[in-house]
Amino acid sequence: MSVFLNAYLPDTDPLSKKQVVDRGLTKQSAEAKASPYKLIELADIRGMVKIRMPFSHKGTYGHALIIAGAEKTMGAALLCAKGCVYGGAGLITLSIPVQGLTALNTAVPEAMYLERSELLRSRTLDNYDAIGIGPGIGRMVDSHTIMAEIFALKQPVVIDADALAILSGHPDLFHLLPKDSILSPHVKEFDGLFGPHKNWWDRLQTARTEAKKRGVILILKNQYTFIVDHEGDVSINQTGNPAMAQGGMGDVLTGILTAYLAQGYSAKAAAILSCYFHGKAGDELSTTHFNVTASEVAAQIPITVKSLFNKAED
Ligand SMILES: NC(=O)C1=CN([C@@H]2O[C@H](COP(=O)(O)OP(=O)(O)OC[C@H]3O[C@@H](n4cnc5c(N)ncnc54)[C@H](O)[C@@H]3O)[C@@H](O)[C@H]2O)[C@@H](O)CC1
Ligand SMILES: Nc1ncnc2c1ncn2[C@@H]1O[C@H](COP(=O)(O)OP(=O)(O)O)[C@@H](O)[C@H]1O
Repeated sequence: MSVFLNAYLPDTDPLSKKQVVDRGLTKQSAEAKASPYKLIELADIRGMVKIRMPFSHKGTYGHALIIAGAEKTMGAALLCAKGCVYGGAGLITLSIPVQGLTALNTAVPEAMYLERSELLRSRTLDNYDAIGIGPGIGRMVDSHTIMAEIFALKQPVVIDADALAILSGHPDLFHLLPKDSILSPHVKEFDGLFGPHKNWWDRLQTARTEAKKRGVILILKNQYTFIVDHEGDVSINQTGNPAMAQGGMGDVLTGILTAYLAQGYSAKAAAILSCYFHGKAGDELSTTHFNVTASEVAAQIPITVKSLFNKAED
């Protein structure tokens, strides 16, 4: 039986009711020969994860740089760093203001520290396999300058939270966003970037147009998260649940995204795997927890990934 797009949207409209959704990223139903809408399934994920190899070491899994946190939102930076550590990056450096150093060493001792002002030193940014920026950084002028320097590297970047707000206010900077970057807005951030939308169907069409035009991956976060790629194809993530509706959950996702990018996955694969595992970790925890915290979701990630290889069914 066919599934239609409206089943995954919080509101209804006549057009989404006519769009068939394919089950699986590679399978096609007879009714949907060229449907751009595809449900992510367990078999897709199993086929995408790279096994950890003998003789590999921390250098094999990439060095991720997270730029996050301000005096009053240091927690966002720590949660993002946790997402990156548990997401499996080989090395993690967290760039935060100095006030956060003791908290970092206490809460995430696996991560190294780079003082925020060091970022703009010559060639500092060249040392990383992936960069994620945004959670809790604030919307100050220095964040804008740092983003311009990062974009000049012309390497994919993960952009979330306050970094999205900065892009919204600076179309000139948005224009310089490197190809293959990953943006992970929730609905308010999405409309901040691209203008208000009257419903989710319209929002999704804007996401398809913008992802194609800019050559980036757009992750439109919600109960069902939409991962929109350069071709305008939409992969629908089904994992996740309302127990996860708590601050900091998106910060953890940003850390996981940066970890997967650092490990050498393509931007699209990093987006699909991160959203799937983030939601799946929340689903596993919600079997025993009424609500789950962002820290718990981060810590669950390696368990969730490991269990993927033990189960026959989703
Ligand atoms: N421990 C910390 O330091 C935390 C810091 N955070 C950071 O603080 C900064 C600002 O976060 P804010 O929460 O103030 O701003 P947001 O832009 O994330 O949210 C603002 C408001 O938008 C609404 N909203 C958010 N998601 C929505 C959705 N999916 N559907 C409908 N409405 C939605 C909610 O009413 C929310 O209060 C960000 O950089 C964020 O990363 C937060 O992640 C929370 C935890
Ligand atoms: N009801 C829900 N069902 C599924 N996933 C959810 C639900 N609520 C939140 N999430 C997930 O949690 C994350 C929230 O991200 P975000 O709004 O950016 O949080 P924050 O800014 O607090 O870090 C998203 O990945 C979203 O998909």
